Amino acid sequence: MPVANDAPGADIEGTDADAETGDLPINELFQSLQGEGRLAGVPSVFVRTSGCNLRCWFCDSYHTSWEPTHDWFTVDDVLAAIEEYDADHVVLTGGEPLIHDSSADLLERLADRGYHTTVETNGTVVPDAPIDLASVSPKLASSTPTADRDPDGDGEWADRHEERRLDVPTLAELVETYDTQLKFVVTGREDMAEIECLVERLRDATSARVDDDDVLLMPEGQTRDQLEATRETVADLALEFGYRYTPRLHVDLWNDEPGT
Ligand SMILES: C[S@@+](CC[C@H](N)C(=O)[O-])C[C@H]1O[C@@H](n2cnc3c(N)ncnc32)[C@H](O)[C@@H]1O
Ligand SMILES: Nc1nc2[nH]cc(C(=O)O)c2c(=O)[nH]1
Ligand code: SF4
Ligand SMILES: [Mg+2]
Repeated sequence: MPVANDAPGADIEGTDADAETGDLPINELFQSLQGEGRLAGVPSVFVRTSGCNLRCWFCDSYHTSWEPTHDWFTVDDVLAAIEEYDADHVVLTGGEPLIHDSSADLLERLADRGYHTTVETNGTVVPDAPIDLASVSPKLASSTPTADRDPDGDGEWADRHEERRLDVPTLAELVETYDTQLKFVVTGREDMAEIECLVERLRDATSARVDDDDVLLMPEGQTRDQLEATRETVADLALEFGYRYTPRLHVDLWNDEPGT
């Protein structure tokens, strides 16, 4: 169910209106196979909120970040839509789902109903909510929308993105609070030094374990053709560095179709 209503005037990061009303800006809600990470292949209902505090140049969910579109749903509406499907797993994603206060309410109520919840997050916000798997994707320097790779302008978001994208104490708190996978979008070998350095800084910042197989390398690519160009390099890097590789099964299966 892709939702394509423009909501002109809604706060672009989605933090104001929903805090007042308790509603969630929903971009799409659909069933698919989890395409990424430890639970790849598991049938899941995806709830995609709109609005993000970052602007990765490669964002595969353009209409939740660069040009957000959504309908406003109450948490009751979201739960009713999820219950239409026969699924045990719910994936809350975005955009950045954790910038919305109502995401915590939704996660509480999904836990009460016995769903397994995964939250796909950029790791800049710690929620006060139950999560079964925190699927944290910290953003590397190679994600910054510099003027030469800005999909929507001339690098106006680059500084803000750069300031916000990594926060080690926040990542440490996520790792301490939740079962966590760290899923890095890898554009090439140039990203590896930053990943190694960040994993070390995180290990220094927390007594919680961060094992090498909690670190997943995911090839950058929104389409099959783009993945074709990155996936083998990234698989080789996973082997070389001793980290895990994750495919993007949904892209392999359905390319960049919405609602998959
Ligand atoms: C659209 S994001 C939404 C959740 C959250 N904002 C985040 O970035 O983790 C969902 C997942 O897609 C990944 N992603 C986005 N664009 C991608 C691309 N072009 N290639 C590979 N992964 C991408 C993100 O890193 C994240 O793991
Ligand atoms: N099938 C499928 N799996 C996914 N895993 C994480 C996704 C996301 O956009 O967060 C995603 C998605 O969009 N589709
Ligand atoms: S943090 Fe996630 S939703 Fe936001 S721009 Fe980056 S990939 Fe897109
Ligand atoms: Mg996706």
